[in-house]
Amino acid sequence: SSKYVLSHMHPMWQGPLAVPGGDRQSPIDIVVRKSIFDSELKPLVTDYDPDTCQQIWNNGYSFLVEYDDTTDKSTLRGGPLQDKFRLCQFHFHWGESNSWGSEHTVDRKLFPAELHLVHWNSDKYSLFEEAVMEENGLAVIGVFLKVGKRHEGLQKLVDALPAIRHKGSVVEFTRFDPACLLPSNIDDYWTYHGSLTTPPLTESVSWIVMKQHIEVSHDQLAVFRSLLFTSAEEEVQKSMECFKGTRLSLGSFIQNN
Ligand SMILES: CC(C)NC[C@H](O)COc1ccc(S(N)(=O)=O)cc1
Ligand SMILES: [Zn+2]
Repeated sequence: SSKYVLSHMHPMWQGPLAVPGGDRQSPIDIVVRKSIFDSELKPLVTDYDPDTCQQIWNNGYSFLVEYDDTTDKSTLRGGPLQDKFRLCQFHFHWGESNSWGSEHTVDRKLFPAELHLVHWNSDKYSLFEEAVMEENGLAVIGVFLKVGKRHEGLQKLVDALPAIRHKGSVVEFTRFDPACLLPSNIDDYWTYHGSLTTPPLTESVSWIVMKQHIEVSHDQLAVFRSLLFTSAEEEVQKSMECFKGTRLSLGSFIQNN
């Protein structure tokens, strides 16, 4: 099993952790020829309980599937990790076309989308919000998506998206096993110390990026893109804007006759 570590050996500086301009910001370009095999890395062990799946919501930037992380029922350990990490949510990043969307790149290659499974260190901390500020607080598994055959496991999720079309909407979502979204060989990965890719951008993430991608169909990805990142009331405002314009011109038409 070929496990690679990225050698970003910057001199460790004692600066504050959450400096967005810091020296371990994610995402990065994974330069394959610069990755180093590390035989010390252990097999990655995921142990997810589908019963901890709770809800799916549109946060205005992506959609998140959230898990009950009040117990150690859905966990990640092994690989580069010394502790046990609890799954709290997974989400995707995608683009408006198949030519872009992923956050990480591999030798500058972009993928149409990227899945992030977010875990926090439950051996050391008691809440995600606490772990997010700590050096070894989080572990995120990244999986690249490519357009190809339909992903049967993803379809249950795709079918739930129309119900959360607008920013801020949330619906109950249960019994979803995120392991179905992982590639067949999860021991083929690159790992490096980085940060959250969106605010608060804290440098608290052990990244584990899968070398193997998963395939989803064009239609499934099109449903991702059908999500709106404006709220329902913003939608009404926008439609009123163009209507308001019409009323003004209509008024002037009446005056001129
Ligand atoms: C600090 C807490 C309260 N809020 C943080 C907020 O949820 C953002 O969490 C996250 C979680 C994961 C990621 S990524 N794309 O790097 O996997 C980015 C932001
Ligand atoms: Zn993400």
